[in-house]
Amino acid sequence: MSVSGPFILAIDQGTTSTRSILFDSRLTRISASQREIGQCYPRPGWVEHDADEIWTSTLATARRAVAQAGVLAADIAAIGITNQRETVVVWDRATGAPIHKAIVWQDRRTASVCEALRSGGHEQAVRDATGLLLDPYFSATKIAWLLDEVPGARARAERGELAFGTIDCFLLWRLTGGRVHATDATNASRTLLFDLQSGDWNETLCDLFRVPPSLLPRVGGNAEIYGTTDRDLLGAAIPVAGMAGDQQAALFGQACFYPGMVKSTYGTGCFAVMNTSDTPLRSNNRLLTTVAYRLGNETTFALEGSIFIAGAAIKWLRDNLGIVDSAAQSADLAASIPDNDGVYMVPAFTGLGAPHWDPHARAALSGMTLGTTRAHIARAALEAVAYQTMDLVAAMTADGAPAPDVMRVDGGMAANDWFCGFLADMLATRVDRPVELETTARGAAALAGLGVGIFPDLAAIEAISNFDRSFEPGMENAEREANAKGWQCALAGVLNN
Ligand SMILES: Nc1ncnc2c1ncn2[C@@H]1O[C@H](COP(=O)(O)OP(=O)(O)O)[C@@H](O)[C@H]1O
Ligand SMILES: O=P(O)(O)OC[C@H](O)CO
Repeated sequence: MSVSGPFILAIDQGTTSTRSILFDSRLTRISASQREIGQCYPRPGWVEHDADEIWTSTLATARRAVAQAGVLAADIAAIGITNQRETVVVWDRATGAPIHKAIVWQDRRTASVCEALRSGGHEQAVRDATGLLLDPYFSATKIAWLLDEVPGARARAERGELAFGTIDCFLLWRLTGGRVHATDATNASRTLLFDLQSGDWNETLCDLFRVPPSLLPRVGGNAEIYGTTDRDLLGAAIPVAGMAGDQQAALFGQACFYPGMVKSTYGTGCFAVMNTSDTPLRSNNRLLTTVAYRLGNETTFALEGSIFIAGAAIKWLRDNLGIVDSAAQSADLAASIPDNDGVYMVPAFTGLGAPHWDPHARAALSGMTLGTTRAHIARAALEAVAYQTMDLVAAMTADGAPAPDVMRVDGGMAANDWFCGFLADMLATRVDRPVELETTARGAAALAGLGVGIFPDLAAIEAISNFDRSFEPGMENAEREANAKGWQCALAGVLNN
């Protein structure tokens, strides 16, 4: 079948890999290329990436996706960038060279700085301004660490010689040959330096976190032309017309355009994000208030719950325990037993994220007997991801958000039918799965298409959303309640607070 343009190239730079996916103007995938990136763990709790490798993997996958499709670069109307969020790169404005490895969102090296700020009574003011918590997950304390620890960096920053960016911003800089230093509002809203009300950087926060404003990029919207790529890179000067953090891009790719619509993405971790309209909904239950998307001068906000381990628990079953040959096999094992027989896993392998935020919690398997088999363990791992999603949705509704009538799922683990069915049962809510599980890339392509006018409005994007399957809840209330009770007991066993 021959395909015709215009095309949109989505670059999805994630924690473990870089993907480039070419879409047509109906957001159907034409070609894709993926490359793993190296993970560097220099000390316990530290996680780094090589920013130059991130760049070369981006260029290589973009070129391969275009070549595979056999299309002309000139027929690519726009590029959309989406990325692992919070990860920090600081580079020299003159040479474009990073001054250090990128410090990844998972990195906990600044935990003591966050604790000191909390003890100093700063948490409420930070929360009010940014919608976030004082946690090393976010960018600001990582930037300060680089300025303090890389010799000469703070003085160079004060002289205006250095630039900071999250991965979107760094890739934009490289794609435009160092001509554009900008980020978008969703990525900015994850730094602890961005003020949700003013929609721009906040100088008081820059002072508190000791980040000189001269480092910071311009903050733009999610669908606008930021610049064009250097002609030599991909064979044409292509506008970069969409940028968004990966979870916000997935929300957009799932067409969650109305208040109360919610998606959860199941990759390495799980991120549930609910559209909460044009007013930020402040959480009393340790969820994050964040920018969903900014289109022109209009900002839509979201409530987000982040779970650090989802598909990673299944990967652990495969790689560390060897009890499944493939992630997909977990579904057959789970279905092979009638119930969990009281076996629960709390996958707190890297502490617990929302709504607990307990960095010291450790993973546990509980309730085992001599009758426990690998099927129970596999089932416990899948169930745990559904229970955690249930806790996030409960926190959202406790914050005043409407109880969702549908949960839209995506990411690698959403391919698991047994998991999707169990999730519907535990949420007592229909679960919809789209045809394109890479909704992050789809969202970036949709934003870029909006940025160059391929899509006149959100309705045009909504009209081409395709769902593969719906999962209806079927579990009796008593069974749901017994499962939830068993989970709460298992959870209580690992929490420290
Ligand atoms: N059929 C499946 N059942 C359960 N988990 C799965 C399945 N397929 C993939 N996964 C899990 O999903 C994750 C990969 O999803 P992906 O969206 O590519 O993640 P990421 O973008 O975070 O790297 C892996 O952790 C893998 O264990
Ligand atoms: O790269 P992912 O898909 O694991 O997503 C990472 C998140 O953006 C971190 O906040």
